[in-house]
Amino acid sequence: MSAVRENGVIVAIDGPSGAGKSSLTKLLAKRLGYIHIDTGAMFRAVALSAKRAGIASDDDKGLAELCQGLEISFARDGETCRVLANGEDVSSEIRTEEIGLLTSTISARKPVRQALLEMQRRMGAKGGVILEGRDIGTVVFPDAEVKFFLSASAEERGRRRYLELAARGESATLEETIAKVIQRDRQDEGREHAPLKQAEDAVPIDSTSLSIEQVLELMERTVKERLAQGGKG
Ligand SMILES: Nc1ncnc2c1ncn2[C@@H]1O[C@H](COP(=O)(O)OP(=O)(O)O)[C@@H](O)[C@H]1O
Ligand SMILES: Nc1ccn([C@H]2C[C@H](O)[C@@H](COP(=O)(O)OP(=O)(O)O)O2)c(=O)n1
Repeated sequence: MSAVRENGVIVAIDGPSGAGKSSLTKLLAKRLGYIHIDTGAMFRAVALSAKRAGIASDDDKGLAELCQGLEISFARDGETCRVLANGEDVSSEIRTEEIGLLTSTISARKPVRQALLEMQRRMGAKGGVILEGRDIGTVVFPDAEVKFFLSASAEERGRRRYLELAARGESATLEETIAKVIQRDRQDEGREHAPLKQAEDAVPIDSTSLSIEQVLELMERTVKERLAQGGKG
C-alpha cells in the first residue's frame, strides 16, 4: 500500500478525446469531495499562449521559455472552474478545435511535457485529487492509488464531440469531426514523449454504450472499494 497522503488518494483518469474524461472527473470529484485537475486545459493554455506569441510548435527553446514564464491556475467557483493563464481567463479560447489540434502537436514537445509534469505533480502530491489526461497513470502519478483508462469507439467519440461543437455553433460535419478525433488519437498515441496508453494497473472502461451515470457509478464503486482496502488494491 502506498504511503497515506495528507488529503486522500490520487485518482487518474486517462483516455482519448471525447471518452468522457472531463465529464466524469468533475462528477466523481464532486461525489468524493476531491479536487478536479484538467491537465488537458493546462496543455491547451500553453498552446494558446504559444499561438499568441508566434512561437512555432517545434521551437523547443521558445516553448521552454514560454512555459517558464507561464502561470497556469484554476479559479473554482462552485460548479464552475475557470482556467487562467497569467491571471487571464482563457477558459473559452482554449476549447476551440483549432487549439485542440495545435495542443496535440505542442504537447508532444519534451520541454512542454517536463514543465507541466512538474506543475501537475505539485498540484496533486497531497492527494484528494482526480487528474484527467493522457499520461497521468503512466508518467505523472504512476503510484496513483486508483487509475482508470476511459475509452469509447472513435465513431461514438466523434459523435459526442460533433454534438458538443454544434451546441457551440461551430460548423463541422460528423465525418470531419470523427476524422479529427482519429487524427488526434494517432498523434497522442504515436508521440515519443508520454504517449497516450493504458497503464498496466488501470481499470479499463469502454463507455461506447454506457451513459455518463453508468460510468460514474462504476468509477465511484471502484474508488470506494480501493479506499476500503487502504489505497492500493
Ligand atoms: N458515456 C457518455 N455517453 C454519452 N455522452 C457522453 C458520455 N461521456 C461523455 N459524453 C459527452 O461527450 C462530450 C465529450 O465529453 P468530455 O467529458 O469532454 O470527454 P473528454 O474529456 O474525454 O474529451 C460531452 O458533451 C459529454 O457530455
Ligand atoms: N495529460 C495530457 C492532457 C492532454 N494532452 C494533450 C493531448 C490532447 O490532444 C490535448 C488536449 O487534451 P484535452 O484533454 O483537453 O482534449 P480532449 O478534451 O480529450 O479532446 O492535450 C496531453 O498530451 N497530456
